[in-house]
Amino acid sequence: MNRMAKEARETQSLSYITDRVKGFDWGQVSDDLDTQGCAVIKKLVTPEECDTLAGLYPKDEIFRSRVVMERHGFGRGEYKYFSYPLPVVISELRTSIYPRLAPIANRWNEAMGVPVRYPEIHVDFIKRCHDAGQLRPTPLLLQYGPGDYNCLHQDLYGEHVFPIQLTILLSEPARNFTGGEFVLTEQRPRMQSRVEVVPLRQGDGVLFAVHHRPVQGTRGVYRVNLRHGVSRLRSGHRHTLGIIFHDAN
Ligand SMILES: O=C(O)CCC(=O)C(=O)O
Ligand SMILES: [Fe+2]
Repeated sequence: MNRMAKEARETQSLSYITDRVKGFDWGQVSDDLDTQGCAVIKKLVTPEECDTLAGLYPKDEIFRSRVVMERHGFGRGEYKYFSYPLPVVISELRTSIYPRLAPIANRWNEAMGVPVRYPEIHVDFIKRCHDAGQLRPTPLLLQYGPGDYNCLHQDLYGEHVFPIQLTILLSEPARNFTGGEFVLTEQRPRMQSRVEVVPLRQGDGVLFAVHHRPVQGTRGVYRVNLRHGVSRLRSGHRHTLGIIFHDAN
């Protein structure tokens, strides 16, 4: 493909992603995040885009680092953090979804009595991260094989944290892998933890709270502490794309 045809195609996929993002029911997403701490967006990414994204995994030149989870006690399996510039589909998802989430994040902080507020657009939030020395991109591609899993964790990479993140399943359950469920836990103050297993198909995205969210109790609002992870793969291979909205120091 010549350069102009390639640019035309990239611009096309760019506006295509933004248009697709516009078409989702963001009111429902907001309600689900408020009531459950997570929300599924069905078919956020097409099967072709999923295959292309998963196929990037061996291309070391587009990543800044590789993490073998077992070496750090994070689980089993591996992931790679993308370098800037991010692949267009990923940067487009990151910048077009952020403005939908910023009002929710601001509402949550207000309810929890946290003074931080988030700007309307992603470039302004990224500037805040970069000014504070959080310069490294956080979108990542994860790869799991049989027996692999991801321990419960929180993706915090510095002082500045955007409180909602996105994970997209790039493989098809039952066809490409079995087991490997996406799980969330919610630790409530002085109560036992609640667990949520999120059923996803290829191309579905799950939005969820990074570390805290407010819950309306009978005696006011309380703050719950969330973690996410992946249960053990019973067979096959599973790829996911993680989109975190803050950068890392
Ligand atoms: O593979 C998964 O489903 C979880 C990925 C993850 O931890 C993330 O996107 O931050
Ligand atoms: Fe994570």
